[in-house]
Amino acid sequence: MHYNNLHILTDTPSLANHFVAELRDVNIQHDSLRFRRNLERLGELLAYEISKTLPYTSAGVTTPLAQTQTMLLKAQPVLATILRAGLPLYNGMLNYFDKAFSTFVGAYRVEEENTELQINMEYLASTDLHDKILILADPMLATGKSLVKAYKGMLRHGKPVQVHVAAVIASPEGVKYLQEEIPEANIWLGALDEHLNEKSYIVPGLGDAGDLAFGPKI
Ligand SMILES: O=P(O)(O)OC[C@H]1O[C@H](OP(=O)(O)OP(=O)(O)O)[C@H](O)[C@@H]1O
Ligand SMILES: O=c1cc[nH]c(=O)[nH]1
Repeated sequence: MHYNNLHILTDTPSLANHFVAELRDVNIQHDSLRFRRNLERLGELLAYEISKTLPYTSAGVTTPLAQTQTMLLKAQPVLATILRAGLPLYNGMLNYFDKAFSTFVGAYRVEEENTELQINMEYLASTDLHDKILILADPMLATGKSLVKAYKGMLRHGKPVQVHVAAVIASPEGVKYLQEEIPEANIWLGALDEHLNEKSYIVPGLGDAGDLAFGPKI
């Protein structure tokens, strides 16, 4: 399948493959500190990859020895994430885009037998998004419904000039839905997996990212 505007870290050999493999591995993923840190490390790598495509301007720097020129971001992006599982990935992005303002969305999937998956969105706190470069980070892009609902809610706070979606693991179904609903989005992934199962979990995936990072929800 061919997608536009899609970048996948694990398509080339790099340390990103180690971090994604540790997130997936049943013998490692239950170490929740390591799980969160691997999400954070992938947030850092994805932020760095996105940073290569942003607009820069030339600026002077004074060292103790001389003046020199460098390239600095023209404008800070806004970082947005979806609670809970988005937090460690967002943190990694904020480590790199350390002057960015943030937007938070509280949303969760309601999984009930024999009914279509619903997304409950109960919280949205946003900075001004008008004309901003928006980076929306969520580790799992499964059906894509959480991301699309969160993005549409955010539009009440202004229309971004550029949109990037960053996820650690995505399904082809989620990428397709995202591209239909937010065709302007540039999509940055750790890995693109095979399919969704009957409970809308990504296969092979890693299981439930929120539970692995923060404990089972009751
Ligand atoms: O693409 P979708 O089908 O919408 O699924 C993806 C969503 O599922 C996970 O959150 P979840 O609803 O499990 O909530 P949690 O982070 O609070 O555990 C994940 O962090 C995404 O937000
Ligand atoms: O596979 C999936 C799908 C949604 N949320 C997760 O945490 N994992």
